[in-house]
Amino acid sequence: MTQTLTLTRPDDWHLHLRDGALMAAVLPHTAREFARAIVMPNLKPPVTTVDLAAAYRDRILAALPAGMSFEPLMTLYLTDRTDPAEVERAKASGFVHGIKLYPAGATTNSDSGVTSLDKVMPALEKMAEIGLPLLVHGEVTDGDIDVFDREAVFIDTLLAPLLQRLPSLRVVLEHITTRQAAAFVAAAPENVAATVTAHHLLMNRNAMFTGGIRPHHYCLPVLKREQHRQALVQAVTSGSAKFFLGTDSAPHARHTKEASCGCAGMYTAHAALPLYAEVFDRAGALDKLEAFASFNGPDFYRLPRNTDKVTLNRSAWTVPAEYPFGEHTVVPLRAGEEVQWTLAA
Ligand SMILES: NC(=O)N[C@@H](CC(=O)O)C(=O)O
Ligand SMILES: [Zn+2]
Ligand SMILES: [Zn+2]
Repeated sequence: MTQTLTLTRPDDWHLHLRDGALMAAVLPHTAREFARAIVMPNLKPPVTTVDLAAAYRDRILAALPAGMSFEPLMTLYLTDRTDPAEVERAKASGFVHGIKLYPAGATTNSDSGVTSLDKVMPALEKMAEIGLPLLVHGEVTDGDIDVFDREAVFIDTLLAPLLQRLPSLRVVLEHITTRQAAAFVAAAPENVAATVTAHHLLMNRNAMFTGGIRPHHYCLPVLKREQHRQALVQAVTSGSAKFFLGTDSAPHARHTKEASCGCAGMYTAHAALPLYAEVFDRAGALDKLEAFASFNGPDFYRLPRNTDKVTLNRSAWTVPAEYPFGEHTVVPLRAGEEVQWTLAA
């Protein structure tokens, strides 16, 4: 049995850092493991311009504890009004690495999201032309569509037609949760890739209802059936370069999740790489973890791979019940339970 695993330092290609004191509370967890992260723009108000992204980037760097290094890779939030000129400014900035499509109403802070793809065609055409990736929360929002089907329906009715219209558009389908998404990405040309979270690889939808309702296991896209979890594990351990690590670590204060209408999002940054190691270990594919965590993402984003290393030891530790989160606390995945791998200091 492998006891120690040394790999090239990974990056997180889908992360929610929030802002202000909340960001300061969670940022060290990410910076300890990852060299870089694609930082999601769904703040209130959203990060819709290069100027807002520059200011947010400065706040992240200012919140970084002394002695830690971390590079935030910024994104813009696509709206019905995004100007193609702003897309050009984003590409020219050198620090904006993608533009995020949230269908309006699909998830946390998506009220200003896109109401119809037709409205954003000028921006998407510009992105295809200059090679700036589109990052996609791939769920339809139609209340008539079953919540467990929203990703598969998005692919059939919106993503596939979009790629037919703009075949050169570089697309990352974020936090995929279904066998349909895994199959679509695997079969697509090389300009289409996907991030996969640790929690969608570790849990199926039963985890939301174990002995009662489990709000800390609620995220979007919602956890799916076991057959989908297995398809995701198969995809990330297949050796395909189209799948890469994106935690979607999405912290919410405890009281906003333990509520009559609880927020969507799981906090996993405290143990991200160890949680992924559990998945690859159980699949007998620890040798595939490094490409997924450290190579496929930078290759897709056309950024250099990291050169320093991290080490994981097979050594269990118990996750705290909660972590400080500004004036509140956040309940991490596995709170009070064990994680089987430890990141060496
Ligand atoms: N994943 C989630 O359940 N929530 C994310 C938003 C998102 O990634 O859809 C959040 O910002 O809280
Ligand atoms: Zn999302
Ligand atoms: Zn997210």
